[in-house]
Amino acid sequence: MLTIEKIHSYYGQAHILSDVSLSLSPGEIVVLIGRNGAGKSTTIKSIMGMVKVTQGSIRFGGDELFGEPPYRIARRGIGYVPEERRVFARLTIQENLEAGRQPPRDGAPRWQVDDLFDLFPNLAEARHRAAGTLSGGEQQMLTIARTLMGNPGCILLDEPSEGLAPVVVEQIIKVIQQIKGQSLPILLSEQNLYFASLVSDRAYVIETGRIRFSGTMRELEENAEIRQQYLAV
Ligand SMILES: Nc1ncnc2c1ncn2[C@@H]1O[C@H](COP(=O)(O)OP(=O)(O)OP(=O)(O)O)[C@@H](O)[C@H]1O
Repeated sequence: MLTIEKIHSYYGQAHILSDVSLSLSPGEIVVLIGRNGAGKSTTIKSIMGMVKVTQGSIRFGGDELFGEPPYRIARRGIGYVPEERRVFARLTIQENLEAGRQPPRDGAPRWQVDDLFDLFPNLAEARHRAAGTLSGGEQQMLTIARTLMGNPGCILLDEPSEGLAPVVVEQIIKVIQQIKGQSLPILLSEQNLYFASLVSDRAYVIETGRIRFSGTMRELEENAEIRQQYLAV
């Protein structure tokens, strides 16, 4: 349903991604895994039209996204949760969720505020608080919940576990598993193999802007050479 073929991406003159291809099928959780600076965020931003892509193809549900502006890509049903967890700090949690609302989409799960409060009970308790007063982990949850309010057909999650305490990471794992239960596909970017292995079906390993491995999560876990070469710190 989301297919990227041989894209090349740049920041100014700097050639960051070369020949990156990957795909995401309905109901799948796929991880793009690699070290700091490997090109994970650039791949996700390329899909969202936020980075200059000079060649290749990015298709979603049969439509070509290459060259489209970010707002059009978002409206086509790709939900993007950036690394920086942007919330509207002065709005309450409930208002943040309302701000993410988009019409329902054929073939995509439909979310209401109450569904999201069921999925994120700690946000429900704090629904009338200003989002700026939440912890980093709660802001990450709110960003995911607000993205779901857009009734996306797939989600791009950029390093959701980064900088969060293990207990919060566990909550995020549970949420990802529940989203998976709704058959909503997720492309996850991650450095942490342990976190990735708990939620993902398949993996792509990226290093200096090139895909170095693709396979099932089990194949990656069994391939010590790839792990050693591209993932060990
Ligand atoms: N705005 C930018 N301008 C120029 N170069 C950039 C910019 N953003 C990232 N880069 C470079 O692009 C390369 C890939 O960065 P990217 O952010 O995609 O890495 P990443 O795999 O997501 O890692 P991280 O965990 O650090 O976010 C790095 O060499 C980085 O220095």
